[in-house]
Amino acid sequence: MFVPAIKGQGTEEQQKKWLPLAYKFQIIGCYAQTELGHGSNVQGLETTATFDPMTDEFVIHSPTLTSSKWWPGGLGKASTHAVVYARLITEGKDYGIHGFIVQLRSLEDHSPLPGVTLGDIGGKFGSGAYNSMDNGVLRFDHVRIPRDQMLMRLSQVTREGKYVQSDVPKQLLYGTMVYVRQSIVADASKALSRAVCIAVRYSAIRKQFGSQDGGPETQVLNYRTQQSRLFPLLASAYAFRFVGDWLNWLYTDVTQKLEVKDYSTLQEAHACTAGLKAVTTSATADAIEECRKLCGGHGYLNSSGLPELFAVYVPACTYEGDNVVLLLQVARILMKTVSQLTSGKQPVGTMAYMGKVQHLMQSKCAVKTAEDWLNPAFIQEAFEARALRMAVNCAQNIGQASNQEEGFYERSPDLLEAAVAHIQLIIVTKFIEKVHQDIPGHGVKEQLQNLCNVYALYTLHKHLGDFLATGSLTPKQGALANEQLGKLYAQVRPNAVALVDAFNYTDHYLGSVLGRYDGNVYPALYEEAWKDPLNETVVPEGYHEYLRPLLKQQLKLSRL
Ligand SMILES: CCCCC/C=C\C/C=C\C/C=C\CCCCC(=O)SCCNC(=O)CCNC(=O)[C@H](O)C(C)(C)COP(=O)(O)OP(=O)(O)OC[C@H]1O[C@@H](n2cnc3c(N)ncnc32)[C@H](O)[C@@H]1OP(=O)(O)O
Ligand SMILES: Cc1cc2nc3c(=O)[nH]c(=O)nc-3n(C[C@H](O)[C@H](O)[C@H](O)COP(=O)(O)OP(=O)(O)OC[C@H]3O[C@@H](n4cnc5c(N)ncnc54)[C@H](O)[C@@H]3O)c2cc1C
Repeated sequence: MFVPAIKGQGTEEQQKKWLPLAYKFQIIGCYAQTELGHGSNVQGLETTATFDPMTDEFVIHSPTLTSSKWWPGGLGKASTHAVVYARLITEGKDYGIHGFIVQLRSLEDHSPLPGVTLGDIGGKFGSGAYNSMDNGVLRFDHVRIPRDQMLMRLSQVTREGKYVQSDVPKQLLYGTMVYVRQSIVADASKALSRAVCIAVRYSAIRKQFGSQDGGPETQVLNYRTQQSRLFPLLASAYAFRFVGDWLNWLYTDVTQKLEVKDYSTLQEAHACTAGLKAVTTSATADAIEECRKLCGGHGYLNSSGLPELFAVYVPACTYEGDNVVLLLQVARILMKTVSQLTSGKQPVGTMAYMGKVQHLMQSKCAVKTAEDWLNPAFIQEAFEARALRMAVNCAQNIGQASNQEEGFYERSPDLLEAAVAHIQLIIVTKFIEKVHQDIPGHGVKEQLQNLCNVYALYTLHKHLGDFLATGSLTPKQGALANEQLGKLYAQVRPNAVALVDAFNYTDHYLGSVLGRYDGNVYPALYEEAWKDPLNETVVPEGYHEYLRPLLKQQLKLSRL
């Protein structure tokens, strides 16, 4: 994040100076924004950067305990430099949060520079690999840096100390977070596909109950409950891959527009990166835990690969923006868009469907049979009507409040659900668009169509209350969707293993005895057990000190 921050907020000159050093690992940088007292609320950060015109320097200082930088990855032990976000103060005025390049450690002996106190913040969730990341704490005691180490692409301070705001939206200060959020969506798809690969392969070899007259037991993958829990997760892995590809295109397109000072899609980029990051990471974190449960007891073994994957993955719901805070950002943009509908301003991009407000507010879903739910047009319209009606309902309720802001906070739980509905519409839309493309491979398109319908109808089934409460569907149509879902599971079943093999993960990368490509699980589980250090001695350490005396004492007592 050190690199994208300099690319996005540094001048050409600053990029020329600092990026080669970072690329060649002559310096190691981190992104030091979050503090002990503030993470979500960036504008509440307390670290100060006060310009000293006498020496043409900024004085970086941590005025309070809560201003200590806290969490930045790489900060504790590895980084020599940081992009530090601090309150810029010049001529006695506070101009809010800006980025500054600050050296933290000597390039000679890696010792902290004068005025810099830093270290690791301690162990994190479980024994997961995230403990290999030195998330750190950092405090400044009046550390001086040259004025040219303020990142000056978005705003400048002159030699005399005058603050100059460039003619660019101040939100570009948040550009690095937008970049990482869009990459986190692709990351969600990777993590989810790993968990699903393990769970599907293991469900295919695990047999439990159901044997007739001594014949083989039933593969658990054949149980409808296993399929109804597992196949929506398989479909989600594909859905997040395709929406992540599209989001990367959107991000690239916005970045190119920024180069020519076209800021027209900045809001769309913010809403989509924030919302998709929130929805895909929440779903993926829940799905990895579900995959553990789908593997029964063996899923709880570290050798299954699932506990580690879960422990390392779950902070994604928090870092790069707490998911609720990000969804409320989406909700704000939805409310703004709804308020503009009466002005005749046509919504664009992923909000364009809101322009069909007349139709969508009164449309009646035309589904009459279960098979009708295989028609993408019916799915698309149902999701559009649900999302729009939830947004309009929220806007109407907020409108009844005496104060817009008060109304927004009062209705924030409903706004959260409206934001999720909008983001799920985007995911469904991009999946439908993907399967409409020419897709190579015999039968591949049909399989992806099945998964697209599984993702859409499962999501509809899980959120049926929204569809019914907004009148977007009737209970009968909801029941038909669920009926069709069951038929789709039967179609996915024969290809389920092939659909996870298609992720093409090596056994090494998967790191799971349950997810082995050859399915040879039981010998692998048994072999793995003996690697446990506890098994290095047949009689456990502590027997003579603790167990033996206890057993002997009990034996004596029993003879009395
Ligand atoms: C090499 C790079 C890495 C690659 C990564 C690869 C894979 C990824 C995998 C794992 C990642 C690895 C490790 C994890 C790293 C984690 C790092 C971090 O966590 S860094 C810190 C992250 N912190 C946050 O995300 C903070 C969240 N808070 C905020 O973003 C803001 O505080 C806010 C919630 C957005 C509120 O900001 P503010 O109070 O300034 O603004 P508002 O008043 O709400 O809105 C004003 C206005 O601005 C618009 N807006 C807000 N944000 C943006 C934006 N980002 N872009 C564009 N526009 C934005 C907002 O819509 C309002 O607009 P308007 O209504 O029109 O005025
Ligand atoms: C593994 C990991 C790595 C990280 N790496 C970095 C890094 O490299 N650099 C960096 O700068 N930071 C980093 N962070 C910090 C991370 O970005 C913040 O923790 C994150 O942005 C959440 O902010 P917070 O901790 O202040 O949460 P808080 O906002 O305090 O969240 C607490 C609760 O308050 C709720 N809440 C907050 N505001 C509102 C609101 N307005 N309305 C409703 N509810 C609200 C939240 O939903 C949540 O339930 C990392 C964090 C983790 C866990």
